[in-house]
Amino acid sequence: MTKIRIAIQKSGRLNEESLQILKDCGISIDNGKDQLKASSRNFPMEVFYLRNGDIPQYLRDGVVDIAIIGENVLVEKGEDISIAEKLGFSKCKVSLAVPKSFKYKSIQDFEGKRIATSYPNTVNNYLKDKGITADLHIISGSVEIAPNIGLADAICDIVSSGSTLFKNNLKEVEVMLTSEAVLAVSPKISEERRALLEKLQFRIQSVLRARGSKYVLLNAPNEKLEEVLSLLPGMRSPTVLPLAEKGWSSVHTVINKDSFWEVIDELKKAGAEGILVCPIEKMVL
Ligand SMILES: Nc1ncnc2c1ncn2[C@@H]1O[C@H](COP(=O)(O)OP(=O)(O)OP(=O)(O)O)[C@@H](O)[C@H]1O
Ligand SMILES: O=P(O)(O)OC[C@H]1O[C@H](OP(=O)(O)OP(=O)(O)O)[C@H](O)[C@@H]1O
Ligand SMILES: [Mg+2]
Repeated sequence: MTKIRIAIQKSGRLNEESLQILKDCGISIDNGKDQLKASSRNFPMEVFYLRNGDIPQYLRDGVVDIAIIGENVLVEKGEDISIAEKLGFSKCKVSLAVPKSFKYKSIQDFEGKRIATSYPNTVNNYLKDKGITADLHIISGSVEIAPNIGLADAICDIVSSGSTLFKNNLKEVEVMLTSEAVLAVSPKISEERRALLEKLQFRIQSVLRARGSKYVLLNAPNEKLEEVLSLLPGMRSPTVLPLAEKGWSSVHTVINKDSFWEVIDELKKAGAEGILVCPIEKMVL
């Protein structure tokens, strides 16, 4: 039987959530410790545990068909690899930062400076585009320490909360790109495996949609129903059912996770009571 081959980060920030999203898609993976390759019991899939930084090359060569990888790594490696889905986790930026005491005015301030980074191509392309030449020091980790030990004048690295910059007395001055985990596809994927990819994508989309939504149930007196309903979106339109108690209705709907606190405040003001908010497991359109 043909199986789709997926690369996942062996260990690091992407590993856990990558496995979780497959699990939420109903794909069980037999996971032996220190195993570099595993199979799914209930989906035609083989999982390869690899270094994030090596994955673009495996995709290019067609050694794996798809991968869950940081978008920033695809940009850095400059491979012509398409993205099938953005996965909504491991969101970060790749930024240039300088010591807090540096009076930064513009990108011109990087001319002739020493920049420490693990993302040389991203920095080079960004600076080249602006006509700036800098001296890059390529290091593979703990980049933020470089200015403090006299190795560089500035750095380019991943920024998320900004706390690593803060702790190292640095400030972010240019955001070169924003990134998140993505499902990337090998240019060499076969037709047969593409069909499996489509099946997987359908499941991922249902999971991501569900993660972004809440199921809301509430009670409202009938005379307030119109106002309550005007506040609700719903997948098509809200469901309204009569309660056993005369003059009252139960309303069921789906609300976007990001706006639901505001909507709930409005609903309460409009006369809604007994509001229940529940997670949704899958959402198929
Ligand atoms: N602080 C962060 N917040 C959010 N996402 C991050 C953060 N740091 C890294 N990432 C994202 O997670 C990916 C993996 O980061 P991690 O530090 O685990 O591994 P890596 O050193 O890039 O890769 P590997 O060692 O596997 O080659 C990064 O490429 C980036 O997309
Ligand atoms: O803005 P923050 O929330 O502080 O996150 C940014 C830090 O996170 C990453 O490091 P990580 O912890 O992955 O360590 P690493 O350098 O060993 O990869 C990245 O390289 C930054 O140093
Ligand atoms: Mg890291």
